[in-house]
Amino acid sequence: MRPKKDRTAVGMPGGVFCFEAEEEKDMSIPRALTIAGSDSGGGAGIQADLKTFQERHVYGMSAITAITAQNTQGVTGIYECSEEAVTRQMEAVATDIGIDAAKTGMIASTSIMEAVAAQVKKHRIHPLVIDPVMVAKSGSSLLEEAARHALKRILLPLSHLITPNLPEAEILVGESLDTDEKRKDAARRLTDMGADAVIIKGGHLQGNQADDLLYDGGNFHVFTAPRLHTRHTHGTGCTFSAAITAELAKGHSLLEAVRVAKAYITEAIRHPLNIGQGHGPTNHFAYRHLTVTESHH
Ligand SMILES: Nc1ncnc2c1ncn2[C@@H]1O[C@H](COP(=O)(O)OP(=O)(O)OP(=O)(O)O)[C@@H](O)[C@H]1O
Ligand SMILES: Cc1ncc(COP(=O)(O)O)c(N)n1
Repeated sequence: MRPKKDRTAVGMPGGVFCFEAEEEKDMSIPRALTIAGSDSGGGAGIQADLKTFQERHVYGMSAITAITAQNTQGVTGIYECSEEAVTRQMEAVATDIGIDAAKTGMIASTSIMEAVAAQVKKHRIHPLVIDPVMVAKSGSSLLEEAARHALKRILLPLSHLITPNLPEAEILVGESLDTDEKRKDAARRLTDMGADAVIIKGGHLQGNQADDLLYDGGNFHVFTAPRLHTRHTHGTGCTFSAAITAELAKGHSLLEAVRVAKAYITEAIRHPLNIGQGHGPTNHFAYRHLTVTESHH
């Protein structure tokens, strides 16, 4: 691990990274790893994470835990990777390239969780963002029922931040979270279970707001956005947690990372690409117009 400092590297016009030869030793690009499932449709999972890392100017790497056959209409196949395959992927990137921050997404079984946890500990991978993916928007289960407890026991205590959506938070604490007070209490309990911080996402809230509640172990912070009326929300959670991970890889604080990620996901939802016939992906390019003045030739 490198010492943590702000390593937002130099972004050239057009978002291109370019270092002078003599700068190379000090000014390397932040590196982030996603440990998640592949979404053939490109909207969620590994693909959403890598697109987000790229857009946030972070070098993206992957350890694939499962291959899904999936599009905007649903999941038609899930093919789990072996524990050995997951271990080797993590080992390969940790021992050579190095990891400034990592996130997990779909990890379908207890045995793969154990393999991931062993590598996280062995290579002291930190900060680790856990997106406790359980069910796809289309309704397919992405986590074995029996593995829900394992997620709490094995992964949660390793997390710098855990990012459940509302239904996932309800499953993790075992009760319905229909008031602000209950959500606050749930966030406290999840830190008691071992997470450093918790953000309960508001995509599934009723009403006109999509507000996310962050508990950093000491204080609560609410990140607000208007609810956008679109069916193209496939991969919102993956994209949001990947954006947080990218900012953490740069050495930014948790609050700053979540602030940027909230703006990033809101723009990605606001400007849909209208791809596919079902719940389309978010627009990973959309945030550029707020951040980059570039000329296209
Ligand atoms: N319709 C919406 N309008 C604005 N923001 C939204 C909307 N839906 C989700 N979000 C935001 O997107 C982020 C991801 O939250 P969400 O609750 O959708 O996660 P998720 O259910 O895990 O996503 P997924 O399972 O699709 O990956 C949060 O910041 C949330 O507030
Ligand atoms: C491989 C993979 N990982 C995560 C999700 C969750 O995303 P969503 O809830 O938007 O379907 C998914 N559908 N597929």
